[in-house]
Amino acid sequence: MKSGATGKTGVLLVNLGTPDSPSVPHVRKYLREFLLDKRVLDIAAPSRYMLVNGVIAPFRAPKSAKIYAQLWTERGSPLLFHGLDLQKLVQEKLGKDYHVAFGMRYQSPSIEAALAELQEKVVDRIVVLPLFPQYASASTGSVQEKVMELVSKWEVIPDIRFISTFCNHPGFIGTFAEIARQHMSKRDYDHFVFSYHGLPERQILKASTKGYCQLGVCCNTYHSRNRYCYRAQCFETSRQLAKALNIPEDKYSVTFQSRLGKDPWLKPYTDFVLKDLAAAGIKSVLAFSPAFVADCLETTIEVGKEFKEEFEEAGGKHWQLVESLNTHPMWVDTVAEMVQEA
Ligand SMILES: C=CC1=C(C)c2cc3[nH]c(cc4nc(cc5[nH]c(cc1n2)c(C)c5CCC(=O)O)C(CCC(=O)O)=C4C)c(C)c3C=C
Ligand SMILES: [Fe+2]
Ligand SMILES: [Fe+2]
Repeated sequence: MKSGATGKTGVLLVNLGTPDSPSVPHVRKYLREFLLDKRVLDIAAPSRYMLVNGVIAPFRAPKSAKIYAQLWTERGSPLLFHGLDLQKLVQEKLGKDYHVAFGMRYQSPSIEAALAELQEKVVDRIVVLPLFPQYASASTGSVQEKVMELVSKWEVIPDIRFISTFCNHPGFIGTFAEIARQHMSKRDYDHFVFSYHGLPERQILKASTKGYCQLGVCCNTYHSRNRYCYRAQCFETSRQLAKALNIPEDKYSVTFQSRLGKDPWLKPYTDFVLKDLAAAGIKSVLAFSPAFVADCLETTIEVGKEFKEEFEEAGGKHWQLVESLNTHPMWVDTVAEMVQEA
């Protein structure tokens, strides 16, 4: 940020959040906080409370806890330890003119604690980087709202710069491509799947600038009018990854996973597409999860394990997840660069 100020720059890296442990009470607490966010479950407040307290907390939490138990490591949840490792490495890269803090939108460490750490270090400007490559109100928007709510109570409000999207940042694309190349050098793949976290379709329409995005061809190119359209950003990331890896258009699919509830979510759904691919004789798939920059439940378990099992049951032979960016040196450099450029 070129503000002419001379003090330290605070950097706030934020990810979504994860339970404190895979126990049912901790998973329930996490899901309640997450899904009671009006940007995530964007339905009328009484219905949201009824759904979360009456259905999700009692029924989904025990099922999710079993899945979290498969994900858990000696260092805890990957989303958390990769975030803390990234914080340390970006701090080393940026040096003493910066103070890098890490927070989670839900559960711990909180954004509040991370901001208090920056306040304590007397930073005179803050760069906020929500670790979501594609802007969505439910992820980046929610982080931004929380930061603004907390900072609005400070006596001195520093310069704040939000990095809202980096869906086609060359370093982001380049690091994913680099990790994918290691798999591609070992074998040939018949097809490539870019599977993104889904969103209810109504959230795309609500975020549409003057009705521009209508879930159609509007998202097929990426420009100023659809800069914050999650669907257009997912297509843009996929196009850039395909370009970097020389994947022809007919050899890749863009799909959406993790739908919740009965409302229509972004299509096509990954679990449907992988069955269609197997039925069409596709034997080997390299699967990317480019809505995330750290491995988590959605990448390791859903894409890396569950989709693999489903693909193989449907007749496919080889399904390989491209691991996330985590603390890849190119990614650490990219984060530092994005902060310096902000
Ligand atoms: C890419 C960013 C994310 C968006 C956008 C997003 C929207 C969104 N998510 C749910 C419901 C669930 N998501 C869950 C896990 C989860 N979601 C994200 C990111 C985004 N979510 C991450 C990084 C994770 C994994 C966290 C981890 O601990 O590893 C879950 C919990 C898992 C489960 O029970 O299946 C739910 C539920 C909604 C409803 C939504 C937007 C409308
Ligand atoms: Fe999610
Ligand atoms: Fe769009």
